[in-house]
This record gives sequence, C-alpha cells and structure tokens, in this order.
Amino acid sequence: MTKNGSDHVASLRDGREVYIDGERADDVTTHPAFRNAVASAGALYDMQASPEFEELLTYESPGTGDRVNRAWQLPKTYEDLANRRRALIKWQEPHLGFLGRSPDHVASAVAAMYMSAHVYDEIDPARGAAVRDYYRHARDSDSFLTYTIVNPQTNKKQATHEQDADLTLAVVDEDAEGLTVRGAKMLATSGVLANELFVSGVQPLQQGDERHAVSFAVPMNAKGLQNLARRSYEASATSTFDHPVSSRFDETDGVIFFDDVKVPWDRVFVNQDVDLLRKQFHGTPVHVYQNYQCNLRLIVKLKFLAAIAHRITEINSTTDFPQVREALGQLAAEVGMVEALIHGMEVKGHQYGEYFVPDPALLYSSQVLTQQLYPKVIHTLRELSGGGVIMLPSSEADFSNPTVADKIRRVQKSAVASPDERVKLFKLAWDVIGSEFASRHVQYEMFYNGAAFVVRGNAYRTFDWDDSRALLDDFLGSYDGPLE
Ligand SMILES: Cc1cc2nc3c(=O)[nH]c(=O)nc-3n(C[C@H](O)[C@H](O)[C@H](O)COP(=O)(O)OP(=O)(O)OC[C@H]3O[C@@H](n4cnc5c(N)ncnc54)[C@H](O)[C@@H]3O)c2cc1C
Repeated sequence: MTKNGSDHVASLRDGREVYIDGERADDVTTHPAFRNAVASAGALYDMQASPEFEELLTYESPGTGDRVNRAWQLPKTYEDLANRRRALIKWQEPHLGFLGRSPDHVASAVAAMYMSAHVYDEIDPARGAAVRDYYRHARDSDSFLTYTIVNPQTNKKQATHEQDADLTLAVVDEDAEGLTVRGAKMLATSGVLANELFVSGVQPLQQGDERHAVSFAVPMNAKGLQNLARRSYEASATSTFDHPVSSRFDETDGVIFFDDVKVPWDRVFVNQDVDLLRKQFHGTPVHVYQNYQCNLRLIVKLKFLAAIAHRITEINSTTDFPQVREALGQLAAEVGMVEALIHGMEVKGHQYGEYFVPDPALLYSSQVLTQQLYPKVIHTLRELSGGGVIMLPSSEADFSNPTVADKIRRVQKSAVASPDERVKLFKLAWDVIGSEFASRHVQYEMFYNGAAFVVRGNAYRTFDWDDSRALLDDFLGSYDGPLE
C-alpha cells in the first residue's frame, strides 16, 4: 500500500509535545495554528498514491515491495538522478516550493547517509549498521523526516562546551540501551508536519565539544522532546482568498528542546565524535544531496514568482514598456540560470562507489547565487507591483457589503482582467512578497543553508582551483619574463 494523505495525517496524532501561544497543542491536525499546513503535507501523500502520479512519484521498496516516494531511491546513473529529479520537481508543484522542508528534503540526506554508511563503519560498525537500519526503516515506512542540525544562536565567541549548561544539545548519560540527551537545537522547520527528527550538527565543533558532537534520529513524539513553535501565520490568515499561500503552506518552525530524551543505540549515528560529525555532511555526499533537493524546490518557486510578476504587468498593461520588459527579461534569465545549474550539477555528476552524485562545485555555486537572488527577485516583484498590492480591499468580507463591493468593482480596473481577478492576483502577490509569511521566506532562503560566509566557504572548498590555475600557469609560461 502506498502511503496516502489520511495515513500521514493520522500518524501525526501521536501525543507529540508541541507548544504555541502558551499552550500545548493537543492535536496538531485540528489546531488552528497548524491544520492547513498538515493538510498540505497530507495532500502530497495523496498525490503520490493517486493513479495519475504513483508511477512518477514512487518506486517499489526493495525492502517491502510496497511503493514509496522516489526521494528514497538511490541513483546509480545520470538517468536515475534525472528520473528522481522529475519526480521531486513534480512533488514541489502542489506547494509551489513554499514547503522548504517538504518530506523529500531530509529523505535525500538520509538516502545519502546510506550511500556513505562505510564512513561510519570505519569508526564503529555499530554506527554504520544504525545508519543502514534507519534508512531502511524510514524508507519502508515512507516517513516524513525533518532535521535540526544547527545550535541555538548565542555568544559566538564561546566554544559550544563553554556555553551555559543545557543550552546546546549534549549527551548527559550513556548506558546499555543508548544515550540520554539534553538541551536545545535552533530550529526544526516542518517539525509539526513530520514523523521523525534527524538530529546532527553541521557547524564546526572543536576539541572539548565532544558531548555536543552527536547525531541520531528520534520520533517527534519521543518522551521529553518539546517543539516550541514560533508564531503561526496560518492562524492569522483570515481566508484563502486573502492569504492564499500563508493560509496553506506555513510549514512551521520551532526550537526543539530535548528534556532528557532517551535515544536507543540503533538510532545513534555519531556518538561524541567531532571528526565523524564533520564527515557526516562534508566527507560524504549528504550535504550535496540535501541541498540539491533545495534547488529542485527553488526552481518551482522561482517560476511561480516569475509568473506572478508577468501577470502583474499584464494586468497593469505595462508588459510592453521597454523598462518593464527588461525587468522581466532579467527575471527570466535568473530563473534560467538556476535551471541551468541544476542540469549542470547533474551532467557533471560523479560516481561515489556504486552511486551517482551531483557535482558539489556547481551545487555550491547555485547555493551562493540563490541566497543572494531570492531577496532580489522579491524586490523585482515589489518594483513591478507598485501600490497595487496595497490598493486592496481589507479582506474578502468587503465583497459581502454591497456599498464596498460596488466601489471595489469600480476601482479595481484592468484591460485584461475583471476586478475580482485583479484583487485575487494582487492579494496573492502581497502574500508572497509582503506578508509576515513572505518575510520569513526571505529569511529562509537567505539562511536555510547557513549564513553567506558559510555557503561561500563551501563554494571556495569545492571549486576546481587546479583546473583554473593550469590555465594561468600555461599562459604565464607562454612568454618570457623580464630580460629573458
Ligand atoms: C526560516 C528559517 C528556518 C530554518 N530551519 C532550520 C531547520 O529546519 N533545521 C535547522 O537545523 N536549522 C534551521 N534554520 C537555522 C539555519 O540553519 C541558521 O539560521 C543558519 O545556519 C545560520 O546560523 P545562525 O542563524 O546562527 O546565524 P549566524 O551564524 O549567527 O549568522 C548571522 C550573521 O552573523 C554574522 N556572523 C556570524 N558568525 C560569523 C563569522 N564567524 N564570521 C563572519 N560573520 C559572522 C554574519 O553576518 C551572518 O550573516 C532555519 C533558519 C531560518 C531563518
């Protein structure tokens, strides 16, 4: 049986500890802060179980024979990677890339952990076995995983072990059954929507930080795991018409506090080992696979934003003005660049043992450029929108007052759209570029993969400097030095 939406929604009624606005949310599937986002996650699983998309989006698990999402599939060739890409891109379309941590994101990371299980074996075969077992478990249950891999923002001049006790997640006990962990991780996006949480540390640690150098997985309802949710944008979205994206795709973020959570050994991947924790992301294809998925998500979002920009100009009859056409051309080129980078990283991919991995250098080129691009694209949409995104009815309810509705329909004019269509599009535009939800998305695209200096560091590390240096050396060698 392929997992469907009702399977997923039911799986979230598991007694998890989620707090919002001073209260514990007993059932996240019906809570006004989360229910629409939960339904959007459920819709993804309905899509993969539908006869129309099952073949494209799922494959037969080698473990059970049941069909599971293609995010778990381990590409061995370029063609495998391209087929997986087609599935993952299709799966972004229902949420238009607004679910940053859609289920295929961390599934991509865990699939790449499986590809690199031998790295763990070298330290301790039990850790390699845990990685393999966890991948099979998550794949065969088609679990929605999310992760928290960054420590809480705090005094950056202190080493992690010098900070207040219980601030940053650390191992506090170890026995025959496993580890006990206590402390916080910065954020888990989609924590409310997910079944399980992968925990690790992508930031560099140093000697003395060993208790913090741990990686494991736990279910979101693990005893002692507390999800302290941020403000819900969905809860204040008065209607789908007024808030078409924030009412449905507010994927949730939350600080995760581990109040003495017990982790069994078969879910521990790294145990107090600074070097293995670093290798988990940067000595394996894990970081590349998870961020390659981000590009597949982003391209859908960028195409959607480009369509909004274009339609705004049509509605205002500005499309043919040369300056506007130029702005749209620039936008088109930027979207094309990201698409080209995705194809480039696939074509330049390499074998990693029996598996095929996208090219890291082109991946990080894209990460650096898109981190800068997203705020720029939002700015372009603001420029093209002008005051149209503010010259709007206060809410859908205005249409129910005949006096106001009459004025709306006299004022909201366009040569190519009815007043209602015009209001609908500009409401959408504001939700995407100007709402609190939109602002959080700018922050997300700027930081989900680390601050700019971190992402540029990855680009520096993976660029083929020898290849470009050879060009320089050859050229310098082609002519004589002074007085030679
Ligand atoms: C919306 C959103 C969702 C997120 N979701 C998740 C999630 O699901 N899982 C997860 O694990 N994490 C998540 N994160 C956390 C994200 O990974 C971090 O925000 C990111 O890694 C940056 O770390 P930081 O926030 O501590 O910023 P900092 O590292 O503090 O950087 C902030 C700024 O400080 C300056 N700065 C800091 N240190 C240095 C330095 N050494 N050198 C130079 N300049 C410096 C730079 O100007 C930098 O841009 C999310 C973040 C956001 C905003």
